[in-house]
Amino acid sequence: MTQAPVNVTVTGAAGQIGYALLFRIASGQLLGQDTPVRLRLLEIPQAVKAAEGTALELEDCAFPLLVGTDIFDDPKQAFEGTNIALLVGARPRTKGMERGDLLEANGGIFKPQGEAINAGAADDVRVLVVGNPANTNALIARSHAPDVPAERFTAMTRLDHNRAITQLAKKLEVPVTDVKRMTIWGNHSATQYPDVFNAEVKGRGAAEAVNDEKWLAEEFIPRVAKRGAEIIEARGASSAASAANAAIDHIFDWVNGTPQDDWVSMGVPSDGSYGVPEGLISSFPVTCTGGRYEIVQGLQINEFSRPRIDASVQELADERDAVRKLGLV
Ligand SMILES: NC(=O)C1=CN([C@@H]2O[C@H](COP(=O)(O)OP(=O)(O)OC[C@H]3O[C@@H](n4cnc5c(N)ncnc54)[C@H](O)[C@@H]3O)[C@@H](O)[C@H]2O)C=CC1
Ligand SMILES: O=C([O-])CC(=O)C(=O)O
Repeated sequence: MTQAPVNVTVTGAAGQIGYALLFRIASGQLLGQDTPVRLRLLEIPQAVKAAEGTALELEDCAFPLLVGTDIFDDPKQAFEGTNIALLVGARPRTKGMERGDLLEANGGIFKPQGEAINAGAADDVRVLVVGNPANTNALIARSHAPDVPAERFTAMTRLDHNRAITQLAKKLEVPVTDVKRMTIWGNHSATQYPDVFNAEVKGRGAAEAVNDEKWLAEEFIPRVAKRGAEIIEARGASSAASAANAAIDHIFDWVNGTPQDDWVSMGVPSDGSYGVPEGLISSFPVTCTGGRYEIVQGLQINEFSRPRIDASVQELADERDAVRKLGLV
């Protein structure tokens, strides 16, 4: 161990993603094998006992990098001194709930969490929102943390990114490691746009390698965008281990950097790049160095891609307008 422990707060710690995530964080996969971690788990009061059970199991692993685990039901305490905040717990849509109801219910979670991050998190705090609707929940949290630099609030589209890499690799019958520069644009929802026109396979343009626009439009894009529903249908529960894996990938790359010849997808506050209105938390291709990310500039957006990106960005703007009306941003 070469450093002081990093405080990692995980909300929704007793949920299914939490269970798949915590052991990987504690084993060093989130930040690297040199970095000790202290876990701070946030749950609603009814689920604190279950989180305590998970903490007992964490103890039983005797992870060398895990300094300790604390459990809270109060966001103010849970985010005190936090360096990495993984906002996983959210209100799922239940029967009869309209989209507005869902946004309002999540506002009740992400507004106080944003305020708590603003009040008590460490100066270098980095936030990843996983709980859906992830982009707009991140927007809500960010708008209640005015003292934290806006770019520290991100939303997870890395699962979509990883799904797109695998579907493309399967189509071309190549290992996933041959696929580089995949991009997810827009919202983590069925409108997202996985872009292979800027992706490469063994140094060659991926769209050219596929050479099948019908497959892209009718199979690849819907398969990736609706993969969450496919998993729910097959498993009877939503993606958990793959979502936890993507959260690990997102933070690891943000902190440790992306490879020279590649980039990743992250939902980040737009700076106006590619015509995405400033401030919307939209997925972009990004490179990471020195603990910071930058949106990749100068990519060609062709006629196939433009309307698809615009549609997903429009959905983000509509969600922003809806939470604005509710007074949540
Ligand atoms: N961005 C992405 O790619 C993905 C996002 N998700 C989303 O992640 C979220 C979590 O998924 P699961 O773990 O499967 O759900 P889950 O229902 O198993 O667990 C959610 C946990 O959050 C807790 N929780 C609720 N309100 C809370 C609050 N105010 N503070 C702290 N904890 C709270 C619940 O008690 C529960 O233990 C869902 O919103 C899901 O839709 C899931 C897969 C991929
Ligand atoms: O719909 C969900 O809860 C799961 C989800 O986001 C995904 O698997 O992409």
